[in-house]
Amino acid sequence: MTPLPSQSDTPLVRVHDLSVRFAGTPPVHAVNNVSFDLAPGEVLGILGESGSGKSVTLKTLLRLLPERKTRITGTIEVDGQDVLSLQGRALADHRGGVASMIFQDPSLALDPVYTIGQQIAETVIRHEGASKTDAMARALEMLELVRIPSARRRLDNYPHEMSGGMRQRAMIALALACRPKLLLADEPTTALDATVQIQILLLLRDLQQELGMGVIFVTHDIGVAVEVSDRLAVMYAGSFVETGSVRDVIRDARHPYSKGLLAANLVGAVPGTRLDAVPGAPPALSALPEGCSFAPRCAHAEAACSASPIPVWTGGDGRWARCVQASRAEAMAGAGGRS
Ligand SMILES: Nc1ncnc2c1ncn2[C@@H]1O[C@H](COP(=O)(O)OP(=O)(O)OP(=O)(O)O)[C@@H](O)[C@H]1O
Repeated sequence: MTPLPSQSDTPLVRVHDLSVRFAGTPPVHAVNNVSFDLAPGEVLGILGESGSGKSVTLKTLLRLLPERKTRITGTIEVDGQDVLSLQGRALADHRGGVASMIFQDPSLALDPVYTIGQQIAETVIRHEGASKTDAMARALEMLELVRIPSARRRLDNYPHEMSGGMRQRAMIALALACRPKLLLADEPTTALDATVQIQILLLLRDLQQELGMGVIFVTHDIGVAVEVSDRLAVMYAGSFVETGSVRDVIRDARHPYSKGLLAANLVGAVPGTRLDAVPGAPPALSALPEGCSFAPRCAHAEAACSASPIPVWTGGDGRWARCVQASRAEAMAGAGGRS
């Protein structure tokens, strides 16, 4: 498959032709030929409906999927390391040291039987070999960084002794404790009240700038995606169908799926705006159609949309859309311009 335009010569993350299949009868094609780069300090928002493969993409970057039933092909490089070949100590260093992840549900990251201070300190000891005193000092520093009030007292709290928003901050403190270069955020604000959601988004944006991290933020909330991202990738049925700067995608979407989503959802988009109102439903990931997976739902579909490969329209600055119609429209505009 032709590599798609990249944003940076020295990316922090380079994913090429990534596919993830789960064994089963029939197998589930959760991620299909996904390629993208992420520059250091850049925020990529992956926007897509429920079940489009966003979480699986993130988990693959951290190698969190069950190995026995998962087949991964393609390549993933993070900070120059070939992630799919990491083993043992190198894999442990990757998870939590180079890259770490925050979730919608903080109980996936926080252990109920240890205090917040113990959990952060333990991570720092494990990754950096720090002394207990230094690790506890780092834990306090992290709780202050994520603006938890009375941070020193909170070190001794168990997760259940904190409010939902506070637990989310504690999970972020834990994820950032070893200063990762890459933060993977899996809908970290979706379950929160609107006010707390905005506070956590603002916190994440500040921390990203302060620490200069690359962030991949997956969401099905357009308002959130626009708020936090530099670049957007629209994901549909396990594939990226369009990417570009937030501004370009919002102003001038080229894929009919992105157009439909944005037309239906963008007016006054604020966090809390869900993806809906594109008629029809996505295909089962165990029975993807040949060619463009969106074709059965697309008002502009034609015979060429059911054949592979689907042509890719490319603009400047890492901008592209995989669509027969978008490619043809550009070719015709080019021919018209030359005549
Ligand atoms: N461990 C697994 N084994 C089998 N199938 C899985 C596994 N994890 C995810 N899937 C399937 O992969 C597909 C993509 O799931 P994924 O969680 O990535 O979607 P998503 O876009 O993150 O959706 P949501 O926003 O609802 O979390 C789904 O069909 C899901 O059922």
